[in-house]
Amino acid sequence: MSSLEEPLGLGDLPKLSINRLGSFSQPSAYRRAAADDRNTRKYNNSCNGGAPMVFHANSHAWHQQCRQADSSCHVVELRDLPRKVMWDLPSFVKIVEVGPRDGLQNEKGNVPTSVKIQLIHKLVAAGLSVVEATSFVSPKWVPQLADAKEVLKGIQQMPNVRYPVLTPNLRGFEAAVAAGAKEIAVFASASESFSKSNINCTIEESLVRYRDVTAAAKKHGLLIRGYVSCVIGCPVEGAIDPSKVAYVAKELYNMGCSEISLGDTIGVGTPGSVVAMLEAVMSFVPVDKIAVHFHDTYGQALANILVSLQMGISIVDSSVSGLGGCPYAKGATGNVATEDVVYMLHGLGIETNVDLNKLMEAGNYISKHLGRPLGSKTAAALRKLTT
Ligand SMILES: CC(C)(COP(=O)([O-])OP(=O)([O-])OC[C@H]1O[C@@H](n2cnc3c(N)ncnc32)[C@H](O)[C@@H]1OP(=O)([O-])[O-])[C@@H](O)C(=O)NCCC(=O)NCCSC(=O)C[C@@](C)(O)CC(=O)[O-]
Repeated sequence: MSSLEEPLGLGDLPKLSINRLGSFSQPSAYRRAAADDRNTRKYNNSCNGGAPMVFHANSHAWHQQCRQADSSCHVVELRDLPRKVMWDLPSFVKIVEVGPRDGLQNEKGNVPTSVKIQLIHKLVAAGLSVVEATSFVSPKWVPQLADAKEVLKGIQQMPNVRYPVLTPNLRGFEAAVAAGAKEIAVFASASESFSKSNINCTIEESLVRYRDVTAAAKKHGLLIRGYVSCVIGCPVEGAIDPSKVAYVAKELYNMGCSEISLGDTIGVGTPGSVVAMLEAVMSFVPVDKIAVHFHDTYGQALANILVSLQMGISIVDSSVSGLGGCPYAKGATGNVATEDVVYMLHGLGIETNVDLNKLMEAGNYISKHLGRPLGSKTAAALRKLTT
């Protein structure tokens, strides 16, 4: 990707007239500043309503206007403005790519094992250091992932890359270890109804089961990820009390999960409900052990991620091309698209180590295979620009 197609950073902000602030919604009002101030890039773009922008040749006329305005009006340092709004954002966010598992578990058509393996390789090549590979669950419940063993054995595991797999019970755990898993994930729920429909047991029963699984994982020296689903709402029970989420998160953390991923399974959260839920969980689980996992059913995922970052979270789950949904959560749509998350984070000057161009190649690859349009707005927009 050429530099003109990268999101503008705060280092790109010019000195502009304060008089222009009122009409500051025109994306092309920026030009690159000579100095690349890494420190201030961290807070960039928020003065454009938070929307990252694509900077391209058409913006030339606007730049000319801005330059003229600079010379005639009172000049302010715009770079100070975002800092007042976007405080305390992390400088690096670890993205946990869940497309090959959460994304493909809901597909109606059969995705060949070789395509799954190729997708995982492409995601790792894009710089993602955690790619959830598959699930060792009952093939009667999730036939889409019945080839878990073949997928895990088929991928070329790279050093410094994690490939967690879901294990609902000891049987799944043993199968995962036999196939070469070095990290497993257990998945509980904050909703009793969802727990029953997803794993056929109560929350308490699931925690008993997961104590056995996590004990076995620790014996094998495996890393353990813990999920809590329905952290904001449940398709059956409606709103979920944050204290229930905090309870399940605490139990998973205490049994040895090194990362607790909080899943808004049906995507009903908005920043207000997310803050309340995170506040409750953070009373029991250290903030650096918490990941957020948003489905984008109501288009709230990026806003929810941003508010999570503001609360100190620095681990974000997402799915390439917005693949996903849960077969046992009616109404759940795809996860937030990894491309959109990366675009927003880079726009904020936050490092991810992910190459957006290569990531889009992976998104293209799987979307083509599934015969559907790109599920990421960023990928769709950049594609229009470059074709
Ligand atoms: C937990 C069970 C197994 C209980 O299922 P069950 O029917 O209560 O258990 P069972 O012990 O009676 O087993 C039923 C059959 O499955 C077999 N079986 C049993 N276990 C395994 C296994 N590990 N691997 C392979 N086969 C297995 C078992 O041997 C038996 O086979 P049969 O004797 O009838 O031929 C089942 O409910 C299940 O597999 N559920 C998984 C459902 C699932 O994967 N859902 C999607 C996860 S997404 C999610 O949770 C949300 C998340 C994480 O993405 C975050 C978010 O978005 O919020």
